[in-house]
Amino acid sequence: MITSLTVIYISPEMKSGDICSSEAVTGGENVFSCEPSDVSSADHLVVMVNGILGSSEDWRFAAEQFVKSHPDRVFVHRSEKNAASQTLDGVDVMGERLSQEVLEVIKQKPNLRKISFVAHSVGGLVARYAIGRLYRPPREKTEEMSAETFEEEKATIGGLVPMNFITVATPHLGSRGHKQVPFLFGVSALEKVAVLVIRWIFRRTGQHLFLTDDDEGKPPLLKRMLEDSGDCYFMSALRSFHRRVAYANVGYDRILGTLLWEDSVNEKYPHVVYEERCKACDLEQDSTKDDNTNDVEEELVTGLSRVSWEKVDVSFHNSRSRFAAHSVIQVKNYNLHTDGETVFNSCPAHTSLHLNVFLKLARNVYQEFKTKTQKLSMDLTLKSPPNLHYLSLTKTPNPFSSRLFLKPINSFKYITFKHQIYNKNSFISHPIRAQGLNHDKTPVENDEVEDDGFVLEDVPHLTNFLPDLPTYPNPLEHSQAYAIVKETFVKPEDVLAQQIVVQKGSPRGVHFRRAGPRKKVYFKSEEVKACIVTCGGLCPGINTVIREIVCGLNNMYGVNNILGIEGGYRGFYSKNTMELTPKIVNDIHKRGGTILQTSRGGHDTNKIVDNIQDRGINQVYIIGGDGTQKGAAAISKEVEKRRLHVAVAGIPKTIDNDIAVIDKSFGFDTAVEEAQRAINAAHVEVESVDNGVGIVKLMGRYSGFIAMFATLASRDVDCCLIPESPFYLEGEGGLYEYVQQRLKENRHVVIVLAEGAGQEYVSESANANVEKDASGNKLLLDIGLWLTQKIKDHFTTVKKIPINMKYIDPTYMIRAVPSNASDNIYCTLLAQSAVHGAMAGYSGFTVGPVNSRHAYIPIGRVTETTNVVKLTDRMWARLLASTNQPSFLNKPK
Ligand SMILES: Nc1ncnc2c1ncn2[C@@H]1O[C@H](COP(=O)(O)OP(=O)(O)OP(=O)(O)O)[C@@H](O)[C@H]1O
Ligand SMILES: O=P(O)(O)OC[C@H]1O[C@](O)(CO)[C@@H](O)[C@@H]1O
Ligand SMILES: [Mg+2]
Repeated sequence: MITSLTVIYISPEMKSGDICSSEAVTGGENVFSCEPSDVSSADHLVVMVNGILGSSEDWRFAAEQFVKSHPDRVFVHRSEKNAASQTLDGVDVMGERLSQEVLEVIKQKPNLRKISFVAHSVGGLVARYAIGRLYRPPREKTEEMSAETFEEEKATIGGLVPMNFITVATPHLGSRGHKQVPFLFGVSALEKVAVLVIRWIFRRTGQHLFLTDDDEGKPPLLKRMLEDSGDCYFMSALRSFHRRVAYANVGYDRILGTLLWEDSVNEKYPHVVYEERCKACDLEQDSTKDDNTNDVEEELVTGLSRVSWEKVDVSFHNSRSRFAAHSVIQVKNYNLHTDGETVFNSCPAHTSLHLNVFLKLARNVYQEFKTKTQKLSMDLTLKSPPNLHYLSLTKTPNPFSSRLFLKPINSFKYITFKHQIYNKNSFISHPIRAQGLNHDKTPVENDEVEDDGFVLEDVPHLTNFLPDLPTYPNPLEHSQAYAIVKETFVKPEDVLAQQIVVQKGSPRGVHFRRAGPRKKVYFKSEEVKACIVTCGGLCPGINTVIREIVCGLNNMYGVNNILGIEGGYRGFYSKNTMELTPKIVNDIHKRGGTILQTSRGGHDTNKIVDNIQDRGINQVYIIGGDGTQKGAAAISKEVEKRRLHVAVAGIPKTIDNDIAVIDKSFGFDTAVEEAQRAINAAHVEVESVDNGVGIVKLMGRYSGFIAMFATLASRDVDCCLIPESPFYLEGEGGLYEYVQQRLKENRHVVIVLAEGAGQEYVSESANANVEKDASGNKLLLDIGLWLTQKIKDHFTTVKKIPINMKYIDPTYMIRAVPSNASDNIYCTLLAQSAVHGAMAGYSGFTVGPVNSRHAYIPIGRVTETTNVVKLTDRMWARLLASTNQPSFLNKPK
């Protein structure tokens, strides 16, 4: 409801550059620069949301600082719809109010183009709910849209471009059983009682935080907010932001305790370091947790990890204000930061810390996508004595999962929190660099390390949940094969950079563990019972991978007990297994397909893991595409939940080359090579007749890599059409015009078509329902037949030019061939790397080449996005330059 009108009043006494506030239409408060031109030029709306029992006043100081630092760009709205006791009405109710409030602001400010949120505490959950309501998916592509317009079609939040979503001390994992109840100060006994009276204390919000809500039998809201549901696009909305940043206190947060994912140093989350232990919080046993706490948290962590986050840990551990950390992190109290000297006169560093915290916040708000990799540490170096506080910055796409791989704090005797800050000139710590490489307890000399933006995206290890697992010397120590190798074992600190094209001074960026044999293994060879399963569509080389896993396990590690699971995932529980020995697999690499057979659908995590347990399997090798890898992640999670001594290794397989992070998938080269035969046949056919038009359809559901590379390799192709680059037929720059021109010039034309291209045209003309396969993948309509008919009709009926059409669909033939020589080598490396990884105790990883070297990659990383041809990259430009085909960017109106 509109309560008053926005008044932008600039009084004559005000100096240019001053900060103004006004009551907004919504009752909230707007903060903006009083520079006349700025009022209209500010196109970035920053919505600030307070936490439980708070009000818009809490953000006043920070709001003014934001506007001061970027007067011409930002318009801050401090939400006032959920203040004081209203914050107990429930996350959903508050979220609805906030979404309405934001829409009102947007309506009143037509200049706004971008939107960011900065939310404190429970306000972060409210903001997550609100964006779910405000999310507008990109429009469906229509024929009228030019390729350019379509490119620009992006999801919005209330019509604005989502920029930064920043939460400060937000209990994303809820508050259940973690001594986080305000006013109870982490005292277990009080908490126990509090749980019983939670409805009374925090009303609906308390139920949401403690996950005790049960609206009409629905799962708790925090769980529901991990998915899009109905018209609430919770996850899509979160994903749509360019950046998500989570600020957290590493200790002394009496409201949040230590349950923020990145900073818990307790029995449950022993992996995360760089926290001062909060004595009152961590040291006593927690008896308030119920048995389900782990499961629910796992679900929340997993769900939230599906989008990338950056995190900033803030510590006030030596500060007198530490007991107010939950508010201090928000820079809530104006006095603390302006005349803080009077409050903390013994400790002048506080002021600078507070300022740095929110300046960092401010930077996050303004930082735009393109510059987001800039060095994070620079703006946080404090000039004050280094023993008071620190900020630890981790720029990781997945802070939730980072806790899975970091070692328990007691493994890092050499690198303690204090050691780190006392030996540095800045307050910046390097959690991932410092700890991640210490997997085998080797100290990392990092005293001299600058914060250079290094991030290790590590893979989980069995010792994360089985800390006492014994190790054994790697049998490769005595292997004849490795006898003269200079370094038999991969050094624990060896990592591979994801980006190798960098600029001087750019952050070092994301790294993955280098694959290869480790000095110690976590399985006795004679106790290994391995199994191999193949899922999804076929691809050249699957048999080679099977062969090399079997031979690798046997020859390198002396493993004799290997089972083949037949018929994909469902084979675990519905089929017999087959024994796999080097002898049985000896020749299989010469055959296409998979000797184990494959299937789609039928993934049932529990049944599969039950079966793994029943059969006593302790190494699972899973070969398959993106769907299969998601299944592998679910299996490895379940294995962890049951604390089984079972390593789960994924080997990525896809003919489409659509798996993210890795250089390319196995079988791809073979497919491109095999496609040459079809293209060549088409070319021979069409150049032997008059006005020959050859169309070759290749695979590629969403990614046109095979078509692109086959075209580049062939040189006989005049035009390549892929799903990523929408094309059009009629008019200037269209396909008909180009075909006619090529016929005129050359008397023949060859078109290569990826099966996923132009699907919208076919479905429109066929008016067909979308069908799905057993795995839920959309079944494609035949664009090849459709295009053949369209071109035929156009030239014979409209243009009256007789043409000779030759349509070739070699799709399954290409997929079914055995792998070529280079793919065979590639498959061998993949298989051996997977074997080394599993023997070394890694689990829940995918193996694959990153910049030509094999790496262990967290499964989530390869499934969170799909590898597609980026039209803005050089390769597509090279293709256009090679074929000279139209770019289809300027579709006529
Ligand atoms: N999200 C998921 N969670 C668990 N299992 C999944 C998931 N998606 C797919 N699967 C399972 O993985 C297997 C293979 O999936 P899918 O048919 O999508 O092929 P794929 O592995 O993606 O390979 P490709 O697309 O290259 O043919 C199926 O058994 C399917 O049930
Ligand atoms: O084997 P199916 O179920 O016909 O699936 C074919 C699909 O599988 C793939 O080969 C791999 O996903 C796609 O290129 C193709 O669309
Ligand atoms: Mg797939």
